[in-house]
Amino acid sequence: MQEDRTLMASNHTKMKIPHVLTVAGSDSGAGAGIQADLKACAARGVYCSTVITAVTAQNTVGVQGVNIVPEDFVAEQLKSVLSDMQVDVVKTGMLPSLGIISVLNQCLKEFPVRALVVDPVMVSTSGDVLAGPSILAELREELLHMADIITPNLKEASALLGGQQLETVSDMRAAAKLLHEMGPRNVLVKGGHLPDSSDAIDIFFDGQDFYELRSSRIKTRNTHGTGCSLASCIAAELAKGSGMLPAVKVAKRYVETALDYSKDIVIGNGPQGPFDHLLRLKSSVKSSCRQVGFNPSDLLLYAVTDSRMNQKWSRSITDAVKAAIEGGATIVQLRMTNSLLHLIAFMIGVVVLQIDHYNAHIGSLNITIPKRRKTMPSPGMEMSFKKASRLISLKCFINFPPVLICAVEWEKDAETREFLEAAKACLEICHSHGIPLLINDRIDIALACDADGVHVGQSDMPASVARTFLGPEKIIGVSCKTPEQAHQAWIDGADYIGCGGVFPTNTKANNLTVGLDGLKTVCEASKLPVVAIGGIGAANARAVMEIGAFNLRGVAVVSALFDRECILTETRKFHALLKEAASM
Ligand SMILES: Cc1ncc(COP(=O)(O)OP(=O)(O)O)c(N)n1
Ligand SMILES: Cc1ncsc1CCOP(=O)(O)O
Repeated sequence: MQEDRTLMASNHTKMKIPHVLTVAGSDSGAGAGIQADLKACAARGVYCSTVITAVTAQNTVGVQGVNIVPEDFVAEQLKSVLSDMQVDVVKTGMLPSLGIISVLNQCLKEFPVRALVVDPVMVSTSGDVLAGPSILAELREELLHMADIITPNLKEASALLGGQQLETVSDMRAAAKLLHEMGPRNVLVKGGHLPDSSDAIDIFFDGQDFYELRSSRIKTRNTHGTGCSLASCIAAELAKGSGMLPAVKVAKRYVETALDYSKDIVIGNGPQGPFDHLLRLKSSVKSSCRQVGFNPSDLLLYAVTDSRMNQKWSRSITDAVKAAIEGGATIVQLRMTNSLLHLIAFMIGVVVLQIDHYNAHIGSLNITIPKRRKTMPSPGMEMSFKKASRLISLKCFINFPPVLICAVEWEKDAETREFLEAAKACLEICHSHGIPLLINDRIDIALACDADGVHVGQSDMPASVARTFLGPEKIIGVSCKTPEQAHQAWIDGADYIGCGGVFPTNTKANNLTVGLDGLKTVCEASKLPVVAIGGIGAANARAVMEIGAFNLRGVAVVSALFDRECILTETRKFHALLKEAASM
C-alpha cells in the first residue's frame, strides 16, 4: 500500500522551504524560548532549527534555575546548522553571556543570512532575570547594528536606553527613534505592558515612518511566551519572503488570535500559563470524550440527511439527526442540496431544470421573481420560490420548446450561513452521542464548525486537496462508481468510499446506477472500506450486505430514514437488520 504513495511522492520536484534558525534558551515549561519558537514557526509553516544558549528550569510559577551553555558549544551548534542548512532568517532570544553574543556575531559574519530578528530577552514574564545588564553593551555593539528588526517590550527598550521611563505612546515613539539610531533597520516597541490602555499598542518605526499597531488586549493568564512567539512569527514571515511591515502585522494578528483562542486553557498552577500556538488544544479537549480518527465500523448505518424531506415532514434538521442517532445511526452526513442543478419541475408543458433543492418545490412554483430578473422564463409564467428574495440571478436558455432550463443562483452567503448554523447544531448532537458528523461537499463548512470530516463527489474538491485543508485526522469519503475512481480515492488519502447509486432513487437526480454487480466490482478493487448508497431500504439492505465483499462495511441511506413519518422507528428497525446481516 505504502509503495504506490511513496512512488508518487518521489516524482515531485525538490523545493527549498523557508527556514528560521532560533538562537535562544530552552524553557522546560515549553511556553517560551526555543519551544515557543519551534511551535510558532511550525504554526506559520516554516522550518525551524535551534541553537540552545541556556537551559532553564521553568514553569508557570517562574524560573527555578538557569544553566548557561558554554560559548564554544553554542559556536559548535551554530556552525553545525549554518554550514549545512540554508537558513533564511536568524532569530535571537535569550543571549545570556557576552561570549555567546560574540560567537553569534562571528558566525553571522561567516554565514550571512537574509535577515536577523533580535528579541532582546532580558527578563521573563514572571519577572526573573534571563540576561543581566552586563550584556547590554555587548548587545548594542555586536548585534543591534546587524539586526533587521529588534522587538523590545517596554522594560527591554528602557534597559537598552539606559533606564529611561516609558509610560505613554509618545514615549514609545521617542524610544523607537533612539533605538533605531543604535543601528537596527526597524524597531518594534511592544506596549503590551503600557498602563491604562485597553488595547495592546505597539510602535513600529522603519527609520522614516511610525506606525501605531493595535490589537485587542486579551484577558488571560496564558501570555507566557508571547514575545518569543511574536519575534519568531516575524522571522517566519520574513523567511517566506514577506516585507517587514506586513510580517509584523501578520505576527501581531497571529499572537492575538492564539491568545484569544487559548484564553481559557489550563496548563500549570502558576500565575502565567503558556498559550496554544497551533490552536488545537481547545478542540482536543472538546473532542477528548469521543473517538478521534476513523473507525470503518462506523459505516454500518450511515444516515445522510435531506433538507427537502425534513421540510416535507415539517421537522428541523436537528430533530431529524437526533432521532436517527437515537435509533442507531452510526455516522451522520449533513447533505444540503442547494448548490446542485436538479431537475425539479414540470409545469404547463415546461420543464424547469435545476434551481435548487427544497426551496423550489414543484407544488409551490407559483412564484414571482421580484428583483433583478433579467428574463422571464416564458410568457406569462411566474415563478415563486419560497426564498425568492434570495434569488440573485437567473439565466434562462431555451433549448427546444417546450423545454426550458433555468439555472438559478442563490445568494451564497445566506445559504452558507444557514448551512453552518445547521452544521454546528448537528455537531453538538452528534458529539454528545459519540457519533461522527461529516459534511457533504463543503470543506469550508467542515473546517468552520470543526466537523469530523467531509464526503466529496467526483466533481467536488479532489480528496487530495481536501486532505491538505483538513489535515491528517479528519475523515474523508469519496463517491466512486468504478475501480479506477476507488484506486484514485485511496491514492488521494481518503478514508472510505461511497459506492452507488446501487439502485435507482428519487433522492438524487441523474445518478447512474451500478447495481449489485457494480458494487461488488468496486469493493473488490477498493483498498478502502466501502459503504453502499442509493435506493437502499429495509427490503434490499440484506441483499446488499450479502454480496460477499469483506470491505463493504455498511449502507448509507437517505429516504429510508428521513422520508418516513417516524425516523426513530425506521432507524431502529434498519439498525437491527444491519446488525443481523453483519453478524452472518
Ligand atoms: C456516503 C455517501 N456516498 C455517496 C454520496 C454521494 O456524494 P456526491 O457524489 O458528492 O453526490 P451528492 O451527495 O453531492 O449529491 C454521499 N453523499 N454519501
Ligand atoms: C446521495 C446519493 N448518492 C448516490 S445515490 C444518493 C441518494 C441516496 O438516497 P436514498 O437512500 O434515498 O436512495
